[in-house]
Amino acid sequence: MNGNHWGYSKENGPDVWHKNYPVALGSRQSPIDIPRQVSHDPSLGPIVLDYDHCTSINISNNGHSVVVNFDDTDDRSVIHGGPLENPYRLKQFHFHWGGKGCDGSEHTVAGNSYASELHLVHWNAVKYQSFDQAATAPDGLAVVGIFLETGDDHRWLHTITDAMYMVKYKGSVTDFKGFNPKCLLPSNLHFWTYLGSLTTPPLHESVTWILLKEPIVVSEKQLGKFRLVLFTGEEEDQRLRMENNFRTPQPLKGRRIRSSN
Ligand SMILES: CCCCCCc1ccc(S(N)(=O)=O)cc1
Ligand SMILES: [Zn+2]
Repeated sequence: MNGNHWGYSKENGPDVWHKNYPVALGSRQSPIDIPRQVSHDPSLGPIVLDYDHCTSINISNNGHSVVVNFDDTDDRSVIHGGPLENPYRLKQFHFHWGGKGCDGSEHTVAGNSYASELHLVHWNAVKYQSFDQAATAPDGLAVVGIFLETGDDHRWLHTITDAMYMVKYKGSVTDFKGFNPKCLLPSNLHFWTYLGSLTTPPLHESVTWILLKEPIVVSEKQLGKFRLVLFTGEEEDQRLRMENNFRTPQPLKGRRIRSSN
């Protein structure tokens, strides 16, 4: 793997990330498989997502995923409650997905994968001065994971899939203001939570994971638009379709997973 050009292919993918990122073999890596039986913790309050004054800025292709970035200079979009001791500020959300007809979620539930997984990435702005600083702290980040399963069209996802052709190439960015990710939440916010890591390099062990139990439903057609996006830049001769950009479940290593109601 030359430089730190990590990716999802055989020569630069998850199986060799440990060469440049040894924490890949650490004790709190993500994603994980959620077993059928998880201990229920009645002391876990509900997770609260206060996204009302939404502050999306743009949508971009970073060569690994499609990312919607938010203005995180104040507490307009935060999550609190659940396992969290502070409010965490929304920084970005992005997706992981499979190839045609094969699943692409990162976390699995009793060994089962979903078609895709949405990650809403937040950072602890009470304790840390910046996202980058929080990203290296054990209580620095909180990521809400939402599973996507295929079925009917999702009435709001089209605003994102329609913007995908604008970010076809790695390094492309386009305006994407006024999008409130609250429209991507399932009706029920019951969750599993555990201490883990970023699922891509640098794989920092800084994430409190909050995985919603109820998937949202999107259509095959909408998912197909994800696959119009490329891993590669406009100037590259090799055009690599962005798909299967997921890491597989990692060893639990004795960690406890808790379930809300
Ligand atoms: C010091 C810079 C760190 C950038 C970390 C960027 C990043 C955010 C979220 C995720 S994910 N898939 O665990 O939600 C992976 C990577
Ligand atoms: Zn992710």
